[in-house]
Amino acid sequence: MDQVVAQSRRYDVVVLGAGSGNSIVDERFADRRVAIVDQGVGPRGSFGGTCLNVGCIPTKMLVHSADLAESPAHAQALGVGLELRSVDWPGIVDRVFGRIDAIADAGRAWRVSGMANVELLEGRARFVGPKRLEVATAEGPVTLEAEQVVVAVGSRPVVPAVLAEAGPAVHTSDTILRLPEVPEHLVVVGTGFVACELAHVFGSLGAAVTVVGRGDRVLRAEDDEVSRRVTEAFGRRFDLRLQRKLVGARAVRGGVELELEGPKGSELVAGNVVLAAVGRVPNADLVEASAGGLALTPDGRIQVDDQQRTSVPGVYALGDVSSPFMLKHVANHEARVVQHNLLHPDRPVRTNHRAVPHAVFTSPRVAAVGLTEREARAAGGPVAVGQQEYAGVAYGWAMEETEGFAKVVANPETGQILGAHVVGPQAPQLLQPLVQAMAFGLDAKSMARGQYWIHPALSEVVENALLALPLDWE
Ligand SMILES: Cc1cc2nc3c(=O)[nH]c(=O)nc-3n(C[C@H](O)[C@H](O)[C@H](O)COP(=O)(O)OP(=O)(O)OC[C@H]3O[C@@H](n4cnc5c(N)ncnc54)[C@H](O)[C@@H]3O)c2cc1C
Ligand SMILES: NC(=O)c1ccc[n+]([C@@H]2O[C@H](COP(=O)([O-])OP(=O)(O)OC[C@H]3O[C@@H](n4cnc5c(N)ncnc54)[C@H](O)[C@@H]3O)[C@@H](O)[C@H]2O)c1
Repeated sequence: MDQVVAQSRRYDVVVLGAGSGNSIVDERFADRRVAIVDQGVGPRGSFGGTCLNVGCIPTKMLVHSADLAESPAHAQALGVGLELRSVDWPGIVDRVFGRIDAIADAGRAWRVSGMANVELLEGRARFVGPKRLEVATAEGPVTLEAEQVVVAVGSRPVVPAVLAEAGPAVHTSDTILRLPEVPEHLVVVGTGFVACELAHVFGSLGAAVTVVGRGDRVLRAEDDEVSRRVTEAFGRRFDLRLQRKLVGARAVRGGVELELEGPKGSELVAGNVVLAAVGRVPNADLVEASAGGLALTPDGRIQVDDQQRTSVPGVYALGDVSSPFMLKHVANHEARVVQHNLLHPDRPVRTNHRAVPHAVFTSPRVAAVGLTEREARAAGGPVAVGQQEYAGVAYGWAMEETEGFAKVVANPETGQILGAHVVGPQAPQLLQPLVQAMAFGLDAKSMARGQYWIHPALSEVVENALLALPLDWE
């Protein structure tokens, strides 16, 4: 039998992970020998990371179809009779992945042959010492050494132990997006980002959806009022099983049966498909970061400073493997910081994690930045709150919108905006000016009174939430 001899190769820069890490290496690295290492994501082992292949992009393409499918329900109140005639799920999946797979494949092809100084190694990497790695490629193990290493290996979905042995109908976000058909009955375990977005997708496209949560509301990390409104809306759309503990699961004919324990005792719920949406863990363990000497945070992320440096000089980390945010816009920002600091070590830049917004693309939409009202009050300083319902502004009337609102949390003494929360149509777009105000230190009074607000646009919700703050408006 042939003996596999590990080859050792030296590089100037090794980037682990071709999600956000892939964007770092451009023509400015032409004078360095670079390796990019990636093990692929999703059912095809695709190139390009989570966001492109199994995250932000496919889910939002599906959300757009879901929004259209949901629109007849809203149109009725406006005197327009729409009818949902059909949902061509295979056609939707083809549209989504026809575009995405082509982009992933082209990205891989560029990395294979686009730059003479860059090599793509495909397989799982693990540290075997400081700045020393082994990659399990199809051709056998390859050992790498590098002056500089960027760890951008992301995170992976958690499957609760109780679901792990319950058969092939249990999915995560990595696999559910390419189901052959919309399940008749989908059970979603979890009430966070992924759960709320995919309950909306499959619910709008024809599945009966059960959402199982441990707490008494969905999206519990949001502002209390936001979480309450979305919970009420979900209660009208889905079979909501809250305050339930998942204690058992078994494969049954046609799907999975779950055993739940809740306030009224034990109950069974069966679905054709179960989505495990209970969070993601950083891949620091898979890459054996500790063997590389990298210090970890108590929750298992690679520890970085505000220049994205790890505890080992010359090793940087970014994105889900090190960030508490697990958001693509944060990973992108951190990748730009690492890129700059690799290119210009003499004048490093720092990461800016102030005013990091997020949006949950469910129905109703949610977007938020900064502190919740509860967090602001717990911080102990003076707190003022301004809130405006969509139903109270002209475009909200036009839409007959009854559940949406915007809330601004501010310091009443300085007018400084501490947090902002929007639920309802166009929430991410409505929030963005508030993110800008927080990022650039614009106070609530100047923001409200120092500019024109287009009348009668939906943005008047934000203007009025600011004006509702109990500030001295004279
Ligand atoms: C369903 C879903 C929807 C989302 N929607 C949004 C959204 O709307 N907006 C938003 O901001 N964020 C969203 N996110 C989060 C976003 O996708 C992530 O924050 C972002 O993709 C993280 O980027 P990254 O570069 O850190 O990791 P990734 O993009 O995951 O890249 C890591 C890469 O490393 C590779 N890898 C892992 N371990 C190894 C190893 N040991 N050796 C070699 N390679 C390895 C992986 O194959 C992968 O290609 C979503 C996530 C999910 C799951
Ligand atoms: N629009 C976006 O920006 C977007 C969309 C999807 C995902 N993401 C990112 O991906 C991350 C992961 O998303 P996620 O929804 O998987 O995680 P999450 O942290 O948002 O939600 C996890 C949910 O699972 C619940 N949970 C945890 N353990 C459980 C258990 N044993 N049984 C039942 N419920 C349990 C939690 O209470 C919570 O409701 C998010 O934190 C976010 O950063 C972002």
